[in-house]
Amino acid sequence: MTATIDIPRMEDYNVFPNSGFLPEKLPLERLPQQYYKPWEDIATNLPSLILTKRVRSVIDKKLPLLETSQLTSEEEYRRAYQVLGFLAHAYIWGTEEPTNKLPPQIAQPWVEVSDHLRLPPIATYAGLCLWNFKQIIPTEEGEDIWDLDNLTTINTFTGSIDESWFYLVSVYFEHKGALAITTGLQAIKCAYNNDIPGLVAQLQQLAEAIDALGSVLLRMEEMCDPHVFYFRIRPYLAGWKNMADVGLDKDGVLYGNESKPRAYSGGSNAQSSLIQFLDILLGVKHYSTGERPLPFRKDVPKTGPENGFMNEMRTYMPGPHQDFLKKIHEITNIHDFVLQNVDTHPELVLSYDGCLAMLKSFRDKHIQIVTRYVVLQAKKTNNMGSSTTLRSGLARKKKNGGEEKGTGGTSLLPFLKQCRDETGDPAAGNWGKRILSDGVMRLKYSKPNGINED
Ligand code: HEM
Ligand SMILES: N[C@@H](CC(=O)c1ccccc1NC=O)C(=O)O
Repeated sequence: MTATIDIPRMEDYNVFPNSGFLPEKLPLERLPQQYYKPWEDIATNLPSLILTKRVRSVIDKKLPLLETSQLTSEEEYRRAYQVLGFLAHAYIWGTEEPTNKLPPQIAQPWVEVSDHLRLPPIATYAGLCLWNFKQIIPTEEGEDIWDLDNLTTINTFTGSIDESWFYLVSVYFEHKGALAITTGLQAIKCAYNNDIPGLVAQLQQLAEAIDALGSVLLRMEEMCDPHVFYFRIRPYLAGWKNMADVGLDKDGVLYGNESKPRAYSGGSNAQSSLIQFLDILLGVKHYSTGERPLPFRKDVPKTGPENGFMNEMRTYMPGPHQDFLKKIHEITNIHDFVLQNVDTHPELVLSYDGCLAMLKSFRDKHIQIVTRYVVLQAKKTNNMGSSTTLRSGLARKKKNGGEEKGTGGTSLLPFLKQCRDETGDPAAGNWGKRILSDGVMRLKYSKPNGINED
């Protein structure tokens, strides 16, 4: 196959060779205008205001309604979005009883900055992780700003090291992911140029880059304690969709003077563009939970309804990153190219399948983390009587024995396990060209146990 292809310039989509989906420069730590001091002051003091259970009353009584017209750059819009996200989630979840109404001082400017950034007005992965880090000691001109040991977070709800670490692991992950993006783009180019040795080399490098992401994930345990995470941090990350179990109105939250409530999912790493980039690049498809088609089973349909949650989470990514994923979806050719060469180039099959194996192993490690940080902690709530621990939001005992949910609102383990299993499905090692009974050469799928089907 030789076809011309315009590999997108990643910078046009706010994606960078050194930092991937993180911004190219350090995010703004504070809005410079004196006018926005009331937002910044509350954000800075958020942990103390939450601890003393005054956050809601201070916002109600002291926070003026500010215009967004004084914001002058993308960096300032991002900072405003992020600050208001911290304020809003502290306001809703920051006391024992959640409230169903956001005051206009938060709601109005938040909706405006969110519209500008093409993000929903909720604390997303972008506000909590991508734009929420700063240097501990400022580097001199010319020094590397990406020394990860020199980074910390700008804002947290709790002021804890565990919470900072929780977000920073994702910052490290996105930074490491930059190599996977540049390599993935090169791989697409090689496939268009019919350059098989080049493609094999890129896929081998990509498999290593994905493997490195799995190691980053496991660093969560170094500084983020599962109990602190589940009982102290996670309650603030929840959104207001499907949260009736934990005390919110089933229709969500009223934003200021609007007449209809809004329901959004909370912050989740499912909103990271990096893993979705890898899925799209390699041709991994996700289906609704419980509806995964199995290519080797005659009795099961070969396609199924796409996973609505994964698609919806794309709308929780910054606008230019959504556009980038859409573009990659349009141009990616790797899976088809590998299948076309399946019988003649075993090294190609091996390198492509290696990438899938690494991505699957990443999802396996993730399930281990989720088991330790959510599933096992949730079991403890049943044994806890009333205690002084703040138990609002997702750390509450569920009404009517409701099931444990992800901050994105998914039924977490079935969803995550299916995502993991689907990652192996496009593996090329299962495919080969066969002559069928009608004499036509077709691609056939053979499950390792010998069940064949075209
Ligand atoms: C204590 C740490 C973590 C917990 C408890 C956790 C939990 C979850 C849960 C429950 C979901 C399902 C979606 C939802 O309802 O929110 C999810 C999705 C996801 N998480 Fe995590 N997560 C953690 C850390 C991470 C980290 C550090 C990464 C990446 C470095 C990550 C990557 C993902 C991805 C990519 C998804 C989307 C599903 C998929 O593509 O397989 N998670 N996570
Ligand atoms: N979905 C996770 C939360 C999560 O993964 C997350 C939420 C906000 C910001 C970053 C996240 N992941 C980071 O490591 C949960 O259900 O606890």
